[in-house]
Amino acid sequence: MDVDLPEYQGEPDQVSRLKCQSAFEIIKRPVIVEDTSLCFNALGGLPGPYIKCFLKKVGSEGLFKLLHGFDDHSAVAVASIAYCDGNINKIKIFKGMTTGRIVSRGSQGFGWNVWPFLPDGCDKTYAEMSADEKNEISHRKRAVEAMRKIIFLIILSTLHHITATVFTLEAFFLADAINPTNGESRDKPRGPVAVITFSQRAVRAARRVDQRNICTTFTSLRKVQLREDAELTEMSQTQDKPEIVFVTGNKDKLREVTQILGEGFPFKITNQDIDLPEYQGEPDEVSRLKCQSAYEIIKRPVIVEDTCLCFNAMEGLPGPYIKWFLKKIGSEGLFKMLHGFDDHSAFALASFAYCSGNVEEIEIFKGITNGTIVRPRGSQGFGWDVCFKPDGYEQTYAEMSAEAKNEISHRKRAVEAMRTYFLENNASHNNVS
Ligand SMILES: O=c1nc[nH]c2c1ncn2[C@H]1C[C@H](O)[C@@H](COP(=O)(O)OP(=O)(O)OP(=O)(O)O)O1
Ligand SMILES: [Mg+2]
Repeated sequence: MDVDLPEYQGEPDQVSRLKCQSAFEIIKRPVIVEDTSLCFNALGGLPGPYIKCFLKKVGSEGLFKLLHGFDDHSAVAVASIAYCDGNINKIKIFKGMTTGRIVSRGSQGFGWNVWPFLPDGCDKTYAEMSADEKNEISHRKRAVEAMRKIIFLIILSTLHHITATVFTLEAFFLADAINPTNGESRDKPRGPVAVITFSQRAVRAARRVDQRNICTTFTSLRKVQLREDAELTEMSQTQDKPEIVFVTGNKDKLREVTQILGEGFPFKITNQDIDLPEYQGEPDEVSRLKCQSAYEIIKRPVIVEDTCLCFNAMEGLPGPYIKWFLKKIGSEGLFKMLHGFDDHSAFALASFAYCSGNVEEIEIFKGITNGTIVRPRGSQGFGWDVCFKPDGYEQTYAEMSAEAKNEISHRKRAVEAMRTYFLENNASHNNVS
């Protein structure tokens, strides 16, 4: 079934587990989803689940260039199939992996076949193989096999499940029998199907769908823990002002925002540290959805902020996924990722999203600071401050004092845009409490 499911940020298994959960909440029948990752070992497993976006933005040659600065060009293709039979607490994950390495050829091919991925023991890349050759050794084949083994045991449990699951599997197998050159199905699936996937190939194969069940709304989410951060909340408290909750798990962010806002802000900013799910997408979309989730939990006026570090040579990536790159390869790794590219320029983007009560009317405030990615230096700041040198300065963010960074930072600019909005709209928001 072709449903536009939100995709989350996270480890591959987590991404497909959450996708499966959303799928089940919409379909309410046994469902399978699949998420595909291409994991570069030198990048700690990234781009991983974000491979689709990377391929789209930098192309197959760009993926190869990403590894210029690293000796290790090995990679793993991972298909992670998540299956939910009705209990979202017991989602089963079936994983198939194919190891290989990233090479600079194989840009011909179809759709997701253009990965410059040479599987171990093969003399052709995925892109150079026929569909049959690829299906023999592919990560997807392995995941499907893992699922096939287990799932027939599971489907014996109830008749209802047998019908739904068998048809689901049927559609899934047919999805793999698509002709890769023209994208058309070699056979038409029969009967009801419940395959949910972003893949056009699988979707086309699963076209024989009960249209009435197609639903693009999204209900969610995993339960999250609420935790007030008393100390930081105190920092930003002032008397007699209406309150807005800034939802962030990042203390450095909160500190900077509080410092930048200073006294002259018409709202009292309090903080809640909530582990919000983050979605994949363009920066605005990521902060908008984050704000929606936050509002659904807090049910009071909320602000969230999402930070992107965008490399111009990579059409803006890692962008919203910077957190995962930083976590896996550190600032030194970020610097190395640009070795293969001439253009080392980048921009830092802070994107605040504010919801006063209607999730259809979320305001976005953005701030951008242009700069260059350099070898890490400096000891102030946090995150990737050590490798970001703003234009017009010799120092990185991490070599500046907190005050100096706050004068010119992306966050400062976004906060100022937000401040202007609130000052101009203060009268109409006086009822916020
Ligand atoms: O001024 C900054 N200077 C350097 N590094 C920065 C900055 N601002 C955010 N960062 C880092 C934190 C995180 O690794 C990633 C953004 O991810 P992002 O999802 O926005 O932040 P987060 O998850 O830490 O906190 P939150 O709970 O508000 O989502 O870039
Ligand atoms: Mg975050």
